[in-house]
Amino acid sequence: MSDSTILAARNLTKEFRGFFAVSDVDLSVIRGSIHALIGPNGAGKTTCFNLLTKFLSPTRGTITYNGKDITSYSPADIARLGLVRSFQISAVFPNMTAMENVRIALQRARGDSFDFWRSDKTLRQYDHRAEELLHEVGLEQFAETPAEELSYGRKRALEIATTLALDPEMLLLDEPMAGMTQEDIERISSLIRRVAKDRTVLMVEHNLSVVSDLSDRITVLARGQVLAEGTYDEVSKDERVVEAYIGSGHD
Ligand SMILES: Nc1ncnc2c1ncn2[C@@H]1O[C@H](COP(=O)(O)OP(=O)(O)OP(=O)(O)O)[C@@H](O)[C@H]1O
Repeated sequence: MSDSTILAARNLTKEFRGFFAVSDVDLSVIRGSIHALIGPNGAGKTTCFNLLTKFLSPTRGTITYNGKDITSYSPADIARLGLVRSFQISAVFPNMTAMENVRIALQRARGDSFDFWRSDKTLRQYDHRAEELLHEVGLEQFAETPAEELSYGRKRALEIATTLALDPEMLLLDEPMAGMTQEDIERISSLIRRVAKDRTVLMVEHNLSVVSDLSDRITVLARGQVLAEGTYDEVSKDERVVEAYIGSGHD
């Protein structure tokens, strides 16, 4: 493994009662890149993502992060190493403002989550960083807006801000464009590009135009195996990839 590899999987396999959802997958993510995991429905993307984020344990195979074997680590262990999965929108507190949500995420990241009800002063110390994070995701004008009043795209931006509060070196995004309008897609795309400037991003994404627009490298899965890997141009010209998508009836 070269120094430029930040996350690597070797022979990653997940068997569910005799069915191999992911089978001998090798994957290398280059530091500083945006890497997409794509493939037709049922290809094993979510399973692979859950293995890499440690939400599932592999049947066999290894995962290394910055050269360290993290195969047996928990999601919390890898988050401490800087490998952070972006949580779903439900992780955002709807009644709290955007600012309060980011402050609480910062507070949790520092590990002092239990007195946050009581101490206003404790929360205030995170204000400056919270403002920076809201600015980074383009939500500075919405600081005082309750999360539930934000558009779907802006909720996703807020959710990314709460993930950035953990100061990730590498961000794992699960279908960041799911359920988005075209306007939201453009906003979240430029947000991902911005946050990826000094971080590595791995994402599972169905929207191929987003994948082609954002990704430096793409791994195509089909039937639990790696079918192709390369730039969008390379993989989209690969006949096996075209066939796998057509065969699956993917639109
Ligand atoms: N917990 C499980 N138990 C049994 N089979 C599973 C389980 N999780 C996933 N599978 C099977 O593994 C295969 C791959 O599923 P997975 O969700 O990883 O694919 P995917 O590429 O993310 O698909 P989609 O694009 O439809 O979300 C599917 O056939 C699925 O039914």
